[in-house]
Amino acid sequence: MPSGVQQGSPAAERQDRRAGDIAEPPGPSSDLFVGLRSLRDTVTSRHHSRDFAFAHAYYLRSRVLALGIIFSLLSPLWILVDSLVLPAELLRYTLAGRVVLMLGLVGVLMVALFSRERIRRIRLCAGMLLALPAAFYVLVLVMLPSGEIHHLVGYGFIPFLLVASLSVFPFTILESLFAGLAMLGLLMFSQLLDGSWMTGRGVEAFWLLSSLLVVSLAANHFQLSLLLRLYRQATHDPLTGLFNRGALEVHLAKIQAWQREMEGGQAPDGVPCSVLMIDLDHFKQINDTYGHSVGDAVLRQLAHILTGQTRKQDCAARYGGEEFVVILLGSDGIRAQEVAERIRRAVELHDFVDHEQRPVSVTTSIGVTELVLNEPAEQALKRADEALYRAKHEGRNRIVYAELPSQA
Ligand SMILES: Nc1nc2c(ncn2[C@@H]2O[C@H](COP(=O)(O)OP(=O)(O)OP(=O)(O)O)[C@@H](O)[C@H]2O)c(=O)[nH]1
Repeated sequence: MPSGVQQGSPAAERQDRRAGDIAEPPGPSSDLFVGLRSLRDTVTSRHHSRDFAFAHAYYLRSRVLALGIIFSLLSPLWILVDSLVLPAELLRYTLAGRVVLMLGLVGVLMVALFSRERIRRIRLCAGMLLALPAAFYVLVLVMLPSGEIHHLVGYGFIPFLLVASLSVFPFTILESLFAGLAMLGLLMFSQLLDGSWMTGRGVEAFWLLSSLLVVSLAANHFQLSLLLRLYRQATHDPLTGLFNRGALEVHLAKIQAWQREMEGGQAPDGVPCSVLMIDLDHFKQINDTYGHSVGDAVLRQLAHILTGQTRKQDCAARYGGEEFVVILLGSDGIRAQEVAERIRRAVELHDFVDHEQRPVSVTTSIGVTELVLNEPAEQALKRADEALYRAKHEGRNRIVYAELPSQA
């Protein structure tokens, strides 16, 4: 049981119940709650995990590249339209702007192309993709001699095009709202210049753009919540709610890349990282004696103990049937053994019960090792697994530390 909670106390009971409920399919009555929670996740990115932020940036980047190419092609084509409809003496006002716009768009495309895992930079590229055409429009409006604005054909459509483009990106609602309000400001500015502000035509255009913005916000919400749901299904174990094996491997690769980055810089000796391989003892017997559903509840409660006993930067994953892995970032072998012992004791002391509330005795064996810099992650997992095997062999309900290759 997580530290600080008295066994048998109401708080402990609540916690156990919550553990039992983890990853239960939502009932029909909780639809509204699920909807509100998904709204919370799509309004801002504050509640997104770091791993989802990477997946999100990946999708955002693909949209930036696609829309960047479309805008870069449309922009020179528009020169043709301008040359057909604009008086020759006005062409120079738009031509220079178009060239700058095209160069800017190609620059954004290049930055996005070489920013595969840079979350902030990709967000900036997405923002620039919308800001550049808007800035071009402002520039043309400001530069054109007053009274000549009516010659611009199709330019008034730019804010509408940009607001519609918001729905292409998996932006959060706040991000899109911010961009949408900027486009409404742009429309207001153009209307003040062409004299349609507060006229029937102006109000109609304003209303249209606001409605389009609401539709784009709804599209953002559905796109992002679908992305979150698919990401969760692909990376999490449905029974325990923990990371699955595939997501663990991706996470380990990211930790190793980060460790390499830190080595010699902010952390000259490298950032330590440890691996715990955890397996329930005689779990088959629990299934056979109490039934599969009690076995499932034990697995869920073990997952709850693992998340309760580790920090936010650590990662707990279901590796296979009744085998779990915990990655302790920033913990060396000694610290990892302390955490492993805490988990072992927490499981031993936890009040697991069957359907009739009769106690079920559950213990774990844990293999502990450190992740050596530049070694393949599978090697560390294999070492932890061998230590776990030794723990089983030596009588179970214990932890065994696997020496590192250089220490052995
Ligand atoms: N209830 C439940 N059981 C599972 C699940 N996945 C695997 N198991 C069971 O876990 C048991 C694992 O049994 P064994 O590999 O023999 O291991 P054990 O009985 O724990 O024995 P030791 O590991 O040697 O202590 C099998 O009976 C599997 O059916 C699951 O999702 N739910």
